[in-house]
Amino acid sequence: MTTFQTIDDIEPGQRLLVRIDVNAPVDDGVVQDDRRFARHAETIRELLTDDHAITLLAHQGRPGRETFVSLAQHAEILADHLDRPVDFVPDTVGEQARAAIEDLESGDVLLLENVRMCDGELPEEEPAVKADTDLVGTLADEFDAYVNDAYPTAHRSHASIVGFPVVMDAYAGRVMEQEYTANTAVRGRSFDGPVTMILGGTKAEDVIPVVERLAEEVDRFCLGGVVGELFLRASGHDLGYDVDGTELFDHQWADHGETVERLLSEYGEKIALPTDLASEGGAEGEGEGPRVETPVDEITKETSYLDVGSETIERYTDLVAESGAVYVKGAPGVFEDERFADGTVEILSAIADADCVSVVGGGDTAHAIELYDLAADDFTRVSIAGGAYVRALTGESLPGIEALEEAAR
Ligand SMILES: Nc1ncnc2c1ncn2[C@@H]1O[C@H](COP(=O)(O)OP(=O)(O)OP(=O)(O)O)[C@@H](O)[C@H]1O
Ligand SMILES: O=C(O)[C@H](O)COP(=O)(O)O
Repeated sequence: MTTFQTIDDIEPGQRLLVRIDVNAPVDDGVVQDDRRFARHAETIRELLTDDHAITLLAHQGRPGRETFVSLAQHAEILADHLDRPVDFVPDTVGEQARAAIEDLESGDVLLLENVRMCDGELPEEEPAVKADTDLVGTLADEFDAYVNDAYPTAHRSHASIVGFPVVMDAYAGRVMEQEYTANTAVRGRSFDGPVTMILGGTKAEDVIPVVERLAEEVDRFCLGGVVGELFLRASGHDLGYDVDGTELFDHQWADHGETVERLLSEYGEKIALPTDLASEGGAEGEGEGPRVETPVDEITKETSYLDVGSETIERYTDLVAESGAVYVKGAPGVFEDERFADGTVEILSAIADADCVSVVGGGDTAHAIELYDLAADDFTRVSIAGGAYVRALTGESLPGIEALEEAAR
């Protein structure tokens, strides 16, 4: 039973503003198709059967990052999934966008430009403040109703997520409804065997609070990725520092280092850390060097480590094999590069083979399942969300859901 309205409650033939999340991996400027497109295409297809005119609003990356690109390619990928045209306009809230919206007829689909290019979208603020932005004020007038299908962004109090429901009728799309229901249901379940959580990836702010919030439910946390290195730094290893111009470690350490140290001292017996890591070997300037593995005790600050090593993989996969449930958030290594995919692929394969409840979350992590031809059906659930998924697991409320609930009241 949901406490918000869904697309089942919308009268046919409306002009809809539909917020989706097709924030995808970008490789050398090329946007990669992933599960998010396929899932949102299902919602759009369903809405089209009710003769709505659909305008899609979405984001990609964040200002300053390489992944912060236009949504022109996203429109093409969506069109492939839908097998029908998806128009794109390189404008979100200006005259060009408004003219394109006004031209829309029932059965048309239009994608607006990256909403994070608009002032007012990003800072996280209260819904009333976001409702007062030019973005919300201008676009709300063009539509009969707002649909939020962007579950992976439901944990952000951004204008396109929490602002529209303040000023117009608001409904959850199918992805929002299904992900919310399924991820919330995992919480509080009991399992036949220990509960293991694999935590990795780059977003420390998403992962670090999970250790404390789920310390009761989870028997052991197996860490990898950038987050694993930050915990190794806290345990006194010469690791988890930015090298070669990376901007992944030092600022996250400045923000979360003390918390990591505290978590390690309070929950250390539940936390498994890598004992070896992989990096790129070969002399500088030689091009792509081979994978080289080093025990963490012999590691120095000057090298970038990009995957967990074989000994760590064996320990983690053994723990997975004896688990009653395994949750995953974030990849243990840079799986996009085949040399550093062993940790991610072997651990995901062990989970797929294990006789346990398994939930994999994280947009990038879910992408690894497709990239390495693992079968999504071998997992109990593959969530397309990262931050929103872990917050649902830990019982934290999601501003995007609260906004829909408030609109329903
Ligand atoms: N040691 C490492 N150094 C740098 N990047 C790493 C390392 N280990 C993993 N990664 C990267 O982490 C990324 C996944 O991180 P992210 O925190 O975005 O996880 P996610 O939960 O899958 O996605 P999201 O939260 O965005 O939905 C992968 O693309 C991978 O390349
Ligand atoms: O990929 C995600 O996790 C969502 O699209 C949210 O993106 P963000 O972490 O940049 O807010």
